Amino acid sequence: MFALTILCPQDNVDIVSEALEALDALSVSVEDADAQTADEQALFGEPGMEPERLAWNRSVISALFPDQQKAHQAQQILAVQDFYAGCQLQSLQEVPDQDWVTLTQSQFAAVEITPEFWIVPSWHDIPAQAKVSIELDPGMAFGTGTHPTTRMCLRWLAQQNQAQHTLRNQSVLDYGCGSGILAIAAAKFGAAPVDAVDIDEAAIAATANNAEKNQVALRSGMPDIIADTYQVVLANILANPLQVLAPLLCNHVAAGGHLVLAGILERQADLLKTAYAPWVQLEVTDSEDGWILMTAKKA
Ligand SMILES: C[S@@+](CC[C@H](N)C(=O)[O-])C[C@H]1O[C@@H](n2cnc3c(N)ncnc32)[C@H](O)[C@@H]1O
Repeated sequence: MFALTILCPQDNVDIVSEALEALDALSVSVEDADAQTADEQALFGEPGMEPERLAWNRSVISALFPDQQKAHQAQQILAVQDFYAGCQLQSLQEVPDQDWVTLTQSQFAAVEITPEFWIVPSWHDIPAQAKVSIELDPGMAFGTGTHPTTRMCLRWLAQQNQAQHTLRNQSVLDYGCGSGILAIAAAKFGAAPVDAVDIDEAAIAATANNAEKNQVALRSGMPDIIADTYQVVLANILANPLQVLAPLLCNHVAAGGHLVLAGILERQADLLKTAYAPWVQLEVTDSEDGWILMTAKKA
């Protein structure tokens, strides 16, 4: 196969990508041209809202073609289009044949949360030192244990477990469950009952599937399945929805129970403290890569 790689300004990304597809590209992918540099931009919208911008300042578009001739033709046709203005050819080169399945699998290693607690893809052996592990493969729903926000929530659960198994028989709500990773971890640490809710059907299905694979009991569904109160409420979403959800989440924490929030950047700590102040006093209890974990115990 041959890969055609083009540096493209923000406004042209959609039309150039569509043109590449029309020119028989087998696949087209778009990445931030400034990734891993000081100019890297986060690109996500808060749930229910459009991102402020729908593309990075500069994107790298990579298109795969079955052979050199098709890739070369596509490049020549694109080069004379008016919408190609500002674009720049970066490379046109052969992609060596690979065992793509093995390559993809090798990119997802087992993730250590604590020395005794691991998230392990199905194609990996469980590390010898793991006393608790979750089997989880990358899929459509967020949460494989590789993101700092997920890891901090998992660490919090592991710490609770270490403190004399304080999760045993505690009710837990995972609000915004994604893959169900937090709910499954809580259940593995003995929590019960465990509810996992999301507004995304794919996440609800992934959670049920992952729970079955891990042989834990939990209930997954839309937020309307939520019970009255829980001893632990976890929500790893983003700062804006977490602000909006403050009354709902706090009202579902039992007296003496814990609220655990993630998806918050360091600079957003005060916003969240203020939003939750009528119910609980949030504190920053963990941080990783600019993300923070905020927790509170309800009086
Ligand atoms: C960052 S992922 C977290 C997944 C997982 N809990 C974890 O920690 O890795 C956030 C999840 O929250 C869900 N979500 C976003 N807004 C929500 C809302 N208002 N109510 C319920 N779920 C929501 C999204 O669909 C997504 O699956």
